[in-house]
Amino acid sequence: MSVLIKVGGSLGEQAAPLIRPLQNLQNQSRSFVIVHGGGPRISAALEAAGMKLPFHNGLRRTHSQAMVIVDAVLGFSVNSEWVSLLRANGIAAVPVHGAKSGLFLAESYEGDHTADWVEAYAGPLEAAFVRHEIPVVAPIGHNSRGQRMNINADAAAAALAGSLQVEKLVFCTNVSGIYLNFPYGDRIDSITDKKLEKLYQQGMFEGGMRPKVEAVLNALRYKVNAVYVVDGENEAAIEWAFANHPEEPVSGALGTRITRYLNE
Ligand SMILES: Nc1ncnc2c1ncn2[C@@H]1O[C@H](COP(=O)(O)OP(=O)(O)O)[C@@H](O)[C@H]1O
Ligand SMILES: CC(=O)N[C@@H](CCC(=O)OP(=O)(O)O)C(=O)O
Repeated sequence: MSVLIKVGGSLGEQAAPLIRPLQNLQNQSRSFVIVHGGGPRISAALEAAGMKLPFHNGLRRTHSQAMVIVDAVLGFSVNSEWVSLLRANGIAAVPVHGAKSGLFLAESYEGDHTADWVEAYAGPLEAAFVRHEIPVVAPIGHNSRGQRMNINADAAAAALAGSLQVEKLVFCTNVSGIYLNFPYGDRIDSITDKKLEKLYQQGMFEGGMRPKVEAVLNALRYKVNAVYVVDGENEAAIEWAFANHPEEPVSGALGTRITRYLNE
């Protein structure tokens, strides 16, 4: 498997810049999988239903009534929209509901429907790969009791990237990479997992960037070769992430590249 692309809910309707790079991957016969988020859409749907859930360490603590809404938004609305958009642009996308397909086993440490821990089993995607289809995965899991679980989409993407042993994992978000002292500092162009972990331990990352950095570090632990964080509204940055070789110098970086520290 070549690339796993995680598209953030922060991108909203601004998905057009992704299309050409994805078509190019398909034309180059490079296999890929998409995992989508949808955080802002979930927030809007919960608010419309009169619910406001707290986030702890970047994860939305989800009770059972809210889980029904999360499932409808992520597993149906947002997923169908991505599949339709990709198909309309000649990409052979197929919808994959993570829980219905048995892709993610997830558990909560607090007994709610929030995945604090997730493991991915990519086996159910095999049939799509044989048909040269592009799975578009909604990050819904199930726990050991068969209940649906709300998985942070970055965590789901990292676990699936590990299970698929992809060459690279590309996070497309609404910021052009991982920044030091955000929003005032500079973007990190290239960093090893060892250094990134140190910054994480120092409390450098907040909000949505906290689960994203955890996901980056997990993917590298699972032996994914390289992880990229780029602006999903910047076509050139997406192309850079798809084309860059992790052993090449990173001059001209258009986002953040994270690789494994190999000399420990
Ligand atoms: N150090 C940082 N570098 C970059 N972005 C950061 C950082 N710390 C916090 N952020 C915030 O994280 C956001 C991206 O995370 P998130 O909103 O969860 O995106 P997505 O929906 O794409 O997963 C950025 O828009 C930015 O506001
Ligand atoms: C547990 C948890 O926090 N789940 C996320 C799932 C969606 C998501 O992660 O979407 P983004 O990629 O847009 O952030 C949520 O409820 O918002």
